[in-house]
Amino acid sequence: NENGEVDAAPESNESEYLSPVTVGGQSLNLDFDTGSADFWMFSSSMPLSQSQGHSTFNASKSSTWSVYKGASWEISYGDGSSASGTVGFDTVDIGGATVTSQAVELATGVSGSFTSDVNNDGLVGLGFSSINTIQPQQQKTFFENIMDDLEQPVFTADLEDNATGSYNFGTIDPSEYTGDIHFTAVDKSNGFWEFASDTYTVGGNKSQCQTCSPAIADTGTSLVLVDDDVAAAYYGQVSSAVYDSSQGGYTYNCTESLPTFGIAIGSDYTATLQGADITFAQIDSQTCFGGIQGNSGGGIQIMGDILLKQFFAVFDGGNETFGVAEK
Ligand SMILES: O=C(Cc1ccccc1)Nn1cnc2ccccc21
Repeated sequence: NENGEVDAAPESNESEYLSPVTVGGQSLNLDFDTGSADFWMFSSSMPLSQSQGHSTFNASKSSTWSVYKGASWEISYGDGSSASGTVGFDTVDIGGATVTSQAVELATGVSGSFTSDVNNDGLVGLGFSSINTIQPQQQKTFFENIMDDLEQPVFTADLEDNATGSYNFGTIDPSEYTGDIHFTAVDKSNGFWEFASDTYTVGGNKSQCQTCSPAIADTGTSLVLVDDDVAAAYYGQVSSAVYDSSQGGYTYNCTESLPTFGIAIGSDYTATLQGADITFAQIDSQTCFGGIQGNSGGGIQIMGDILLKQFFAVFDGGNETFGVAEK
């Protein structure tokens, strides 16, 4: 089988987790992203002003590279960032799991937030290829390409708080979690690992959300973005909390102890965050920015790293389910 395991190292402010990937013999640090389906890298064919500080992939130095003639890609993410470029095929090795002809997208242009995030050399999209942006023909993700060669058609994410975690392809390592894995059915029709999430708890009190948008498990998003009424209900229980439009979200006094927050993972499990694990950043001597924020009516709830790093997450491409376990 083709199983593979790689580290997931948290960036300085835990805004993302980076893993070593070898493409055509060249190694780069990429952000594994279950919220998108494009595999792209900074490349030697970018203006230096944009690739400064990054490792770049140089196709002319790969003996296994082949160009996808006439193909292109262009992606924009929910936070407004974007990237675009050209396409080819090469051998991709992630912790020993190898795909010999993976569609690999070379950036010829990226938006400022990618340029300034110097530790991040690109993304490995682990969503579903129905949202891959390659034209004229969408291409499969690394996981879709390797799934049938794995011992089990799964990958797992063990993201850690201020420590290196791991991604595993092909096995569910029992040493990485405790108790049961609570699975729920995934609806892949929007290209995401999407599931129903109709209830939440604040300080242990259960409520039904009014809009109850479906949720996605998104390792590429730092925060937990919930329906706006849910965010308002949570921060309504935090006495110093205000919505600060200049910061783009709810802030509060860092000394305040926060209530727990639970969110339904399907219909029979609630993933609960402790108050101490909810702050995302300190923005000045007294003020903190919450890791739970509203989705501005976006119509999906995004379970990002703030939540995922407190659990062991299983993405099952065989059963099309998503599961979490305590650890
Ligand atoms: O796009 C999103 C979701 C999002 C974030 C912030 C506001 C609204 C929606 N995350 N994401 C998933 N992969 C990403 C890659 C780069 C940037 C953001 C990325």
